[in-house]
Amino acid sequence: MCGIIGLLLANEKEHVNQMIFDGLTVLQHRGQDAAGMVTSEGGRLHLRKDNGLVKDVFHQHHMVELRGHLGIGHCRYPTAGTSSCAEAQPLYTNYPYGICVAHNGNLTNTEQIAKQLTEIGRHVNTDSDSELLLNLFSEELTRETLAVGKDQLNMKEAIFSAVGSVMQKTEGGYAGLYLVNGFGLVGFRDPNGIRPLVFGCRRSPTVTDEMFDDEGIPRTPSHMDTAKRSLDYVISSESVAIDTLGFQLIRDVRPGEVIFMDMEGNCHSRMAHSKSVLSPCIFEYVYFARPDSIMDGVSVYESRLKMGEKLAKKILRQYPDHDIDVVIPIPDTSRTSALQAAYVLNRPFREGFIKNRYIARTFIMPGQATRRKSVRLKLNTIKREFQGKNVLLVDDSIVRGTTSNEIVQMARDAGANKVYFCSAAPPIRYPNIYGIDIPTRNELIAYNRNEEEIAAKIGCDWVVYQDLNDLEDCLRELAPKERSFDRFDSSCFSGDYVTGQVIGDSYFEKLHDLRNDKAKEKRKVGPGSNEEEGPAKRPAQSNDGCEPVANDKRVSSTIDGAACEPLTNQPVGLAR
Ligand SMILES: O=P(O)(O)OC[C@H]1O[C@H](OP(=O)(O)OP(=O)(O)O)[C@H](O)[C@@H]1O
Ligand SMILES: NC(=O)CC[C@H](N)C(=O)O
Ligand SMILES: [Mg+2]
Repeated sequence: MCGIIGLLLANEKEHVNQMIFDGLTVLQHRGQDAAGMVTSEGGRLHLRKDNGLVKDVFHQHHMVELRGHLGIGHCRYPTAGTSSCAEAQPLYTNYPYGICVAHNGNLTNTEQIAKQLTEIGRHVNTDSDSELLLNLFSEELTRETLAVGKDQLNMKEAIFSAVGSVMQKTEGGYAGLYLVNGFGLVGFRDPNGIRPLVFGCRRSPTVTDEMFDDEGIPRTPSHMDTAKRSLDYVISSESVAIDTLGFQLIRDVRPGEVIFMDMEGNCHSRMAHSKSVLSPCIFEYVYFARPDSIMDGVSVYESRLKMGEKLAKKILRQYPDHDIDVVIPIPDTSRTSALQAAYVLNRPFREGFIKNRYIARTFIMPGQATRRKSVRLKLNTIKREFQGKNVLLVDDSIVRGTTSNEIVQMARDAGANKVYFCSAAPPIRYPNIYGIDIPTRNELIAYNRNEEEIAAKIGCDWVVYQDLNDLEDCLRELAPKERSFDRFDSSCFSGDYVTGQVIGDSYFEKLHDLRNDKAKEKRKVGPGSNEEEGPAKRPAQSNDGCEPVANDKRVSSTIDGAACEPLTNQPVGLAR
């Protein structure tokens, strides 16, 4: 799912590094495999990226190198290519100007784009779809800027036009950031708004009330100058990062919209796609996003309360004479819905499972063995809450069944009498192709099984799933009046893919072959990869196999400073 963040500060002497680090830490739940940051300091780019958690990737000596008042950051949950450090983001290309990308989502027509790029002489070095998004933009921006003389160059128009062309050529789900060196920060969201993106601002700390007279006029020409560039900007996957950094949320980037924040401190926006239909990924609300985020005007927390309420009502309809004694959430994400379900069922809510706060999210870990082991390490029971009771376990979703399998057994081991299991989301029966790593139906516990069979498989007494209509209603009921939801990307529940193009069987077959768990394990992974090992196992200091990719065809260039330490000032694009 990946977390992205970009910052542009008004004061050139301030640095974005700490804020990007803090923002990525707040977005860590979206991607645990790799992290990276690039900053621009007076035209010089500084890059640091590696496999691992944010806290492990950036050491103090990297941070001091990551200078500059413009930068973007990324934490990665791979859904294309490999988990190699070479595919960690931001990715960089030197022409034109020096462009970097941070991307959340997944492109579905990668073969076609890669072919087109190769035909025009661009070298594509990996299977990362984000590398294509970078090269497409740099190609389009080159075309736009070469079309007019230097004197006539209007960078704002060139950027809007280039991103518009990128949108015409790409299919899939994407929210992205481009850093255009020397020009500013660009944010964009696909025409269906599948992946989230919000932006905000704050008054720069360099602008103080004392600079203005009683009528609000700057007192001196120098105050006037400072006041003109008075706003700091942020763009992020989730509003929680904007809150935490002390910025004000302005709004969501609209589907098909481009936001450009220039170096003079102006913020421009343009709809770059004529056929945009807001269709956000419903799984963001179910699982991915933090509950304290607001996405497309809806509080994720409130949506999860509603999910709990509707789920409890379904249980009451289906089992009016139920004998549930206690409602127990499976930490972390299901807590909000479980709380409300317990309230509607009029049964006590109890913390029967205690989560080890040092173990990260298991669903987004690579490899089934790691995921299974992590569930046991992550959760332990409070036996008293289970002994002799009929327990209703609530989870936000059941995907592969890794968690539910372990948890039901743990509940029984703890002495539960009957174990019921419910999911705040409907059964997941289809692959996701827009940025969630559910590449094949065969790994899904609900594939080819009805509810009785699923209950038998996970070993519980009965299982209840939310209905898809109810799930979608949760969000429709909470949508602000001025912005109702046109539709949702609910494809992993329904098999309907909102991008409209024909996703044929051959696409899914390829996806299965490339990304199923066994294939990933078998694939020969380089020393910079997390694929077999799980997050953060490899020491973050190691840089083996950590070569930057996506360098441009024209010039071999350098990114100064913090690129994959300790070899700073190395030519990029060279394996070490
Ligand atoms: O059926 P599965 O394949 O196990 O996937 C579903 C589980 O994975 C997620 O938890 P995760 O541990 O990733 O994160 P959380 O702590 O935020 O709940 C989700 O909340 C479910 O509990
Ligand atoms: N989940 C995501 O957003 C992944 C971004 C991109 N497809 C990658 O694999 O790096
Ligand atoms: Mg969970």
